Amino acid sequence: MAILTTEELIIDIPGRAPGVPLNLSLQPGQVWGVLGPNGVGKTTLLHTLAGLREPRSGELSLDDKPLTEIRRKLVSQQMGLVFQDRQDGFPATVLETALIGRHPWLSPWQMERGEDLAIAEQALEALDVSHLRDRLVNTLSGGERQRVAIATLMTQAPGIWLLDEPTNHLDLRHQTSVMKLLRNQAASGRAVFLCLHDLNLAARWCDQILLMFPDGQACWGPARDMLVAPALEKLFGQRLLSAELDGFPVFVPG
Ligand SMILES: Nc1ncnc2c1ncn2[C@@H]1O[C@H](COP(=O)(O)OP(=O)(O)OP(=O)(O)O)[C@@H](O)[C@H]1O
Repeated sequence: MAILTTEELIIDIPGRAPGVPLNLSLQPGQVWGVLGPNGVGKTTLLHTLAGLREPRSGELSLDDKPLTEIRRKLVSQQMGLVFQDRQDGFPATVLETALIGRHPWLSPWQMERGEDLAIAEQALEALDVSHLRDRLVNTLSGGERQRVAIATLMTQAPGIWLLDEPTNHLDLRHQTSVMKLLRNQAASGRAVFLCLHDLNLAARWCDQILLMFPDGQACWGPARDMLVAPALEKLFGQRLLSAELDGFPVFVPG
């Protein structure tokens, strides 16, 4: 599986001072959680990693090759992104939407094959939306749409999964099953990098954490070192109470 690295990366947020350059390496098997207050640049970072936005400076590489020198089709075989906001511009069913994930693997105008259909059906099953397969996506609830978006990424089957707040709109059971699925994907050799606002989901399911501060400071490392109340209180400007449950830290507002 491919490794995505950033070298001295500064994301481009208009009017913002450069802050700390990011030197990250997304390794197979890792689940990264990106935490920071609203507007700090988490989505901008995700889009920059995906090659959808120019960085202000620094380099991005996939397996040591500059991202900009790799054909987009090859990039999309190796890296996929679940957006925070989706516009379902044209009417498509849940199954048709998931099958869009196979496009990087097909030649232009090639129809999806039986194996593509099987991959999509398996992903719909894994995200608990197979009963909705013939429904138009624009008729789904927020949580159902979120699960279809993750199923589409699963159908794409890249080595690097980028997800912008993938547990948004999900009820507790589906939050847990999505986080478990992401962990399982990492266990099978993928790298997962997600933004989220829930400290307790991050503490339970992420092994690497990137903290992004409003003044441009950033720090990253193993979750057990990053997820400590003083750092998180500074990050969010919110007093926290913490305890350990089942071997993981939990945080509640103080
Ligand atoms: N096209 C743009 N022009 C000007 N400012 C922008 C543009 N796009 C984003 N920004 C600003 O860049 C900053 C970072 O936005 P971004 O969406 O990356 O934050 P975020 O950390 O993902 O926030 P949230 O937690 O609210 O999703 C914000 O202040 C936003 O207003």
